[in-house]
Amino acid sequence: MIFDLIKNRRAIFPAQYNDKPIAKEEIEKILEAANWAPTHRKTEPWRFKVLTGASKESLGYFLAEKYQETNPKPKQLKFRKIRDKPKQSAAVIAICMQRDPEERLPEWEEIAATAMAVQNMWLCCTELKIGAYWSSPSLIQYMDEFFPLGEGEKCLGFFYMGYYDEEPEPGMRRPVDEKTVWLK
Ligand SMILES: Cc1cc2nc3c(=O)[nH]c(=O)nc-3n(C[C@H](O)[C@H](O)[C@H](O)COP(=O)(O)O)c2cc1C
Repeated sequence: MIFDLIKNRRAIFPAQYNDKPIAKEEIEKILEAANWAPTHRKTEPWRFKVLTGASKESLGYFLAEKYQETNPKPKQLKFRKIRDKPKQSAAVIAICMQRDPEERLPEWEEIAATAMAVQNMWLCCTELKIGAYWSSPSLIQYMDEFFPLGEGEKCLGFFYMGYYDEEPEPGMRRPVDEKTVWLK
């Protein structure tokens, strides 16, 4: 049931992934689900760059070196963590957003539509028992030095993916009542 899938979706991190590869067909299915996200004015602003194989390692090195270069006091442990995360994943999908060239809607709506596409991917991963999470380090501001980004295209983070062995802890949320006002 969709409600159970929503509730059971968890952020599962690269350190928890095993070595099992994800079939290309599964990644394509996940991207197809992303592509059915709602979209105001049908701009379909989500863009994806799928990194598998050696490109994942290159991403790890690029991010770790950027961290070292831009941080006044870089820590060796953090450097290694940043470097190794893509390698520990079966695939990494860079989440990008393409701004409507005519700016017919505010940017937040295009970011929101992209986030809805990510939720579709994340729920699909839950169903397929693929661990995943959206990572949004400040280093994403440098991604145009790693892969080409079109005019008005922004990288909003990375969707790390991999199979896992250990079941994650159940999620926690404060009650929705605390966040809701009913107007009668
Ligand atoms: C837009 C967005 C960005 C996120 N960025 C990060 C991140 O940079 N680092 C991280 O550890 N988790 C990140 N997360 C995942 C959250 O930490 C995770 O969803 C949260 O802890 C709740 O856990 P759950 O997803 O298992 O319910 C991000 C989630 C979203 C929606």
